[in-house]
Amino acid sequence: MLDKKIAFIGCGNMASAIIKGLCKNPKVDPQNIIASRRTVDQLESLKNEYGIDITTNNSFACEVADIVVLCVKPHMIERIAQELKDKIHPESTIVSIAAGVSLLTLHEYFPNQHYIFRAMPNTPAQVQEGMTALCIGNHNQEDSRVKDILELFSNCGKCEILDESLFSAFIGVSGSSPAYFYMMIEAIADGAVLEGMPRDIAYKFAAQAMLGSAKMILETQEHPGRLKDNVCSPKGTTIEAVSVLEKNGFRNAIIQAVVAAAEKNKSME
Ligand SMILES: NC(=O)C1=CN([C@@H]2O[C@H](COP(=O)(O)OP(=O)(O)OC[C@H]3O[C@@H](n4cnc5c(N)ncnc54)[C@H](OP(=O)(O)O)[C@@H]3O)[C@@H](O)[C@H]2O)C=CC1
Ligand SMILES: O=C(O)[C@@H]1CCC=N1
Repeated sequence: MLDKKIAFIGCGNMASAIIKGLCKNPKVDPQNIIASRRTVDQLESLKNEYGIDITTNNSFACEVADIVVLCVKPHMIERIAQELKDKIHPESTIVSIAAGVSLLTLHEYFPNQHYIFRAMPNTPAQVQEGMTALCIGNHNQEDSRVKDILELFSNCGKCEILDESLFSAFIGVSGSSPAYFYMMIEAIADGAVLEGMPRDIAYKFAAQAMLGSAKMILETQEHPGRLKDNVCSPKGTTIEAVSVLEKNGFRNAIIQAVVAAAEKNKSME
């Protein structure tokens, strides 16, 4: 993948995060990345900071690319396909990161294309801690084009192949979940501010606690319930907090949020 030219069509929040994550890898040549959107300002700042190529001409970006990553909003994908379907080389790979646009639909939009994949990254890609699911349809995991896309997203964190039937659930659990985690950090800091702590250090303490807790899950493989129990001393501070969370439907709220994101994705497909 390192020698492939990659075009990002629609360079907003998510594409910028992926590009920034990619460019943190010294092996990635920024000159192999070209980003396209209609407004120039944000493109210029990406170019100045990372040395990537930029353009406002989607067709030009696609004509020079081996891999085209579609990063526009879901409702724009059909229009973009009409614009670009004859501009992308049939041997090139298309990856769509749009929620709610199935592989079947993508194949209808790009009838000349054989290599079409669907990915669901998340914004922590920017700090190379992203989690991306990759749906490869009927392609083989050993196909070099699949490996290229796995490598692309692995440069921004972790990337795993996932069956499309689990894509909606994945959006609920990973694509959208950074927003819930940020809300939790914000709320924890609000609590600390209420107790007199300056907000900036409260964000730092809460974020580090979340980072460490996530690492514990990934590195110890312990059940989250056991890790939670280990924090709760008998008659201690934590069980008081846990009791309040349960009284206020914390876990049910999270479960319903994940289901809501997944159902929204299904309703778009
Ligand atoms: N945000 C997230 O956390 C995640 C988002 N996604 C998916 O990523 C996609 C993009 O989301 P996000 O980055 O949040 O959205 P943004 O609105 O931030 O980015 C979309 C970009 O598309 C550009 N755009 C719009 N029309 C065109 C066009 N005709 N040609 C070229 N560029 C165009 C816009 O820039 P301009 O107006 O300058 O052209 C804009 O910067 C969505 O499909 C979403 O489902 C997936 C995973 C996570
Ligand atoms: O909110 C959205 O639709 C996108 C998809 C996953 C995260 N953001």
